[in-house]
Amino acid sequence: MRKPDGKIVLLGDVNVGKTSLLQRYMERRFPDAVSTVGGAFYLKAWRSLHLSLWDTAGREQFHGLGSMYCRGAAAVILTYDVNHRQSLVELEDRFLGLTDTASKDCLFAIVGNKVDLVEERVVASREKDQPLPRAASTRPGASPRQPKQARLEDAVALYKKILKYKMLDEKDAPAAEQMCFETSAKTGYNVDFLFESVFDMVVPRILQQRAAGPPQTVDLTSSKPDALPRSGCCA
Ligand SMILES: Nc1nc2c(ncn2[C@@H]2O[C@H](COP(=O)(O)OP(=O)(O)OP(=O)(O)O)[C@@H](O)[C@H]2O)c(=O)[nH]1
Ligand SMILES: [Mg+2]
Repeated sequence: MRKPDGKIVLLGDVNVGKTSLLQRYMERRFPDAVSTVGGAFYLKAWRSLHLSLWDTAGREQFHGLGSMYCRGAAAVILTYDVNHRQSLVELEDRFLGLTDTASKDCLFAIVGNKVDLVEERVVASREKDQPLPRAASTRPGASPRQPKQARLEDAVALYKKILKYKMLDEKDAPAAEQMCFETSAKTGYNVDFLFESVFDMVVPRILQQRAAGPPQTVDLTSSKPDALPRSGCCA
């Protein structure tokens, strides 16, 4: 198996839909996902590269593994549930610190999932993968819709905080509006757009890093002998 050229990691609280988003994108289906244990990954060929897409567990007991999965990540997709405000708060309180091990020019995307459950959705008119069913809330057995608890503006504010936390200048990073998404793994709404926007932003960065070569290291063997400190006893 070819070694992946870059890693993209999904992080977020339990039940927000990380596994469902990956399954929707990679397998084009929405099975009833089981809560993730540890982590798992998919491989995705994009342009000339192979990217690994890591699913992580939101459950508290696996929290410690998060920073290990993030090590060297080229992008992190921070996921919350638009119907649970606390899941957005948790991204800042509990998950952001796990990304300290990511690559130094790691990209951050923030994703509010489960918009299909929101009453009177107000979503920026982005590409739609599938239209929402019109009267889902009235169908027998359908989940009742509810007012949105976490708005896109809240995600944008978090994105700006992340740039500060990472000590990045807003003008050197992609704009918040480009990096904050709302999705539904259930209907497929915006799911391709989310992943493929992230891939398109990450690939040039990986290629740039490659072109710059490996990190500079000091080669002690090439130092001139007279530059080395002299020792009285062996001169
Ligand atoms: N209505 C709706 N339900 C969703 C959506 N995405 C996921 N779900 C449901 O939410 C539940 C949790 O989804 P998962 O994908 O397992 O969530 P997770 O973030 O991977 O959870 P952990 O693995 O425990 O961290 C499942 O019952 C899914 O079917 C969505 O977009 N809309
Ligand atoms: Mg999961």
